[in-house]
Formats: sequence, structure tokens, C-alpha cells
Amino acid sequence: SHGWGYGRTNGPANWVEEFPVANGPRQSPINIVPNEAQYDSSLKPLRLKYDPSNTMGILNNGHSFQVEFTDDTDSSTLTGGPVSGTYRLKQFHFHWGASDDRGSEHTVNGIKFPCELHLVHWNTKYPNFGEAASEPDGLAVVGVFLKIGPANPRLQKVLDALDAIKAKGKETTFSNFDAKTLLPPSLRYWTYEGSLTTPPLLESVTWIVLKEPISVSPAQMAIFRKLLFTEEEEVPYHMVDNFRPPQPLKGREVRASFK
Ligand SMILES: COc1cccc(N2C=Cc3cc(S(N)(=O)=O)sc3S2(=O)=O)c1
Ligand SMILES: [Zn+2]
Repeated sequence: SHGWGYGRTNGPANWVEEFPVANGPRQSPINIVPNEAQYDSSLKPLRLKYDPSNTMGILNNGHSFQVEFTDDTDSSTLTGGPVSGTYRLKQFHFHWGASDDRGSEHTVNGIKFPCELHLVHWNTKYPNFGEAASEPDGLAVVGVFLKIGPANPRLQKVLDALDAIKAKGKETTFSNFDAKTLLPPSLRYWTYEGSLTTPPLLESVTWIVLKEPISVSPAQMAIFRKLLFTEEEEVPYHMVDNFRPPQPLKGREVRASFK
């Protein structure tokens, strides 16, 4: 099994062999302990402005699936919150479990959610995404927990596209999606300095984890689990448990935008 993944021989415990930063000082995800998060009144409200016309397509990259956005203008941006400057939306993707008792990367008081959404943004003080991804203030990722409840109609358009990208490497057209519809009513958040949660595990992410989850039904979770890690001709392995467990805090502070 070449290349990193989530299996027994190439999973999170093995990543350090090829990506030594896996044991670095600011790795993600983490377990969030609300009682130990410091309320910071200087934190600004999070401002997310997304233009549906920036939606480019949807891709199965063999680790997750992602909805990609054109990022050549400031039409889909993250400003405010814990960051200064303007960050552009690049893509969003998810992490989920083989069953509803696990799947999220961040945990809250040790609680795992069945799924976690990541909206990935890059700092426009750098020339492009790739450059930004290796800078300590290069990326800002908004994390949204999904918890089991009523079916989420906003998710359905994304889930309906998954049949066309079942196998690794498949991509299809996907347009005019308003990513804002995936956000919960409240944008209250926890924030801390971390990393990408998959290789290359770059320590370039300001994490902004929303406190309020959005809902997903068991039937909708079953749709995520029909995706494959594997390419069309390979022996099929279902894309499940594509999450990294929480990493050591190593003295980092987690701040809260709310009391
Ligand atoms: C070298 O810069 C690049 C170039 C192309 C893609 C990536 N990425 C890889 C992993 C990765 C993991 C993310 S998560 N789960 O923390 O939100 S976001 C993300 S990425 O930035 O898309 C990095
Ligand atoms: Zn992610």
C-alpha cells in the first residue's frame, strides 16, 4: 500500500515516517475542552462571504471528496474572526466514520461527531494557495461539526453528486453551490494555531471551529460511506474513518469568541 492513507500500515500512526512534522508543536486536530478555552473579547466576529458562481467542481481525491472554488478574485472570502487580512475560499471537504459514533477530527470534551466539514481558505498576502500553505499564517480552515438529526436539505445537493465520483480520481461538474448554506445559524467559534490534518501536515492553519453543529441524518451518512478510497479497477475499499485522531496540545491556547 504505497502512499499515505487511513489503513493499518499507512494510517495516522505511520505518517511521521514520511512527514516528521507529524510530531511537531502545532499539530491538528485537537480535543477542545470548552471549560479550558479562554474567552477573548478582542476576537472579532467571523465574516464569511461566499459567491456560488465560484463553484468549480467536485473531486474524489482518494482521501475525501472536495468541492473546489475558483480563487482568482476576492469574491469568496473569510475576514474578521481571529485573522487579519483576507483569506480566499479554495475548497471544502469532509471527514467521517464507518459508523455514527466516530468520524470527526476535532473532539469536544472527548466527544466524537459522525462527521466534520472543513472549509479551506488561504491568505491573499501570499501569491497563491501553494505558497500560502507553507506559511505559519497561510491558511484558515473553518471546521463545522455534523451531528445526527433530521436530514439536512443543504447537504443533499452535495450528496447527490457523489454517485458520479465514487472512485479515487473521479471528478465531475458542480456549479453554483452556496457554501454559506452549510453553516449553522451561530458563528461562535473556538480558535487555535494548528496544521493540516492530513499529509503534508503543514503547520500553517489558523483553526476556527464552530461551536454549533449542523445536522445530518443516518441515511445521509450512509451516502458518504458509499464513496471509495480506491480507483475504479482496484479492489474496492469504502471511504470511511478518514479522520486523524486528536494530537497533543503542547502548551497551545484555545480561545473562545464567546463567553
Ligand atoms: C502544499 O500545499 C497544498 C497543495 C495542495 C493541497 C494541499 N492540501 C493538502 C491537505 C489538506 C488537509 C486539510 S485539512 N483536513 O486540515 O482541512 S486542507 C488540505 S490542502 O491544503 O488542500 C496542500
Ligand atoms: Zn479536513
